[in-house]
Amino acid sequence: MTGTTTRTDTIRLWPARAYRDTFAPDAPAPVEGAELPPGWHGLYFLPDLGLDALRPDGTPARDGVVPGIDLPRRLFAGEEMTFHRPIRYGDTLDLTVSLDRMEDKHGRSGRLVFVTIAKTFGPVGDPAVTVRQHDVFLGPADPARPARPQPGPDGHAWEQPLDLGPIHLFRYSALTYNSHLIHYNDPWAREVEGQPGLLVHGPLTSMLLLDFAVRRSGGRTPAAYSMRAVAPVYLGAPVRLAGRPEPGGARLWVLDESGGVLVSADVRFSR
Ligand SMILES: C/C(=C\C(=O)SCCNC(=O)CCNC(=O)[C@H](O)C(C)(C)COP(=O)(O)OP(=O)(O)OC[C@H]1O[C@@H](n2cnc3c(N)ncnc32)[C@H](O)[C@@H]1OP(=O)(O)O)C(=O)O
Repeated sequence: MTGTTTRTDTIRLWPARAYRDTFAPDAPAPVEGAELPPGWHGLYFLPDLGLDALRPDGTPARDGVVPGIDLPRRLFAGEEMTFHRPIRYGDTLDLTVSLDRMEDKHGRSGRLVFVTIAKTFGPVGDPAVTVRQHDVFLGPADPARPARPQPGPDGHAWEQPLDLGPIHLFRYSALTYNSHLIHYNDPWAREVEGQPGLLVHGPLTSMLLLDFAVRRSGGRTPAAYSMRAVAPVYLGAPVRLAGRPEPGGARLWVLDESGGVLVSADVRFSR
């Protein structure tokens, strides 16, 4: 069954504190009333599904929004965020979630069903943040046809290695109550999903890229952000965050060892 779900949560200090301790030690320490850093809303409104509502891969089978899709694999494909006003620690907000669209495509990996999920954080008429999240459902894995990185950008000004280990992935799965096996069960990732190793969570890469852009641009405030997961970021692979300023914003990438694009993103600043 699909429809709209609404939940309420309070922006408590602990999830942001735990995320900062693990991934963003340079971010300001969370204090009541201060602004939640842009993009960190994903640490709240955690799913509350029982085991009987999960697919064999640990992703939701029934969340009241996305219909059951008869394809065995699911990946995060990207997202677009619009920041309307700050969220502050201590705020109590609603999250409204609905299915925006579904699209059947065909790619190198075979049949792809893209779903776009619309999320509104805050009152629907006066939201703080709106998000369009894209997930993709795929058929059985064909390890002979892996997703390909895109050609690298023609230059970047900022660069930083992205060194993530299994503890980072464990902590992000725990912080977001994400039970998807591709992030922590190596035999599942290899033998069932045909991947060469564990996958870094797309929403984590997205948060890290947005934090990177804000930091490198001297603390500017994002108005809009979009990212696309082009090819997986694998645990232990030598990858780097990269970016360059553009008028009013910045372009961002996660690059592999050869400079190919695994993730691309754009941010537009309001101030
Ligand atoms: C959280 C969470 C799960 C995760 O975090 S999973 C880890 C993060 N996500 C990924 O690693 C996904 C990385 N991307 C891929 O592996 C590939 O892009 C994908 C989705 C397998 C598609 O690759 P293909 O090679 O099969 O696709 P093509 O390049 O041939 O393109 C076919 C058409 O699809 C469109 N398309 C491809 N990728 C995307 C994308 N990321 N977003 C939107 N659209 C995409 C492409 O434009 C083509 O469309 P046309 O209209 O031109 O046909 C958790 O579970 O909770």
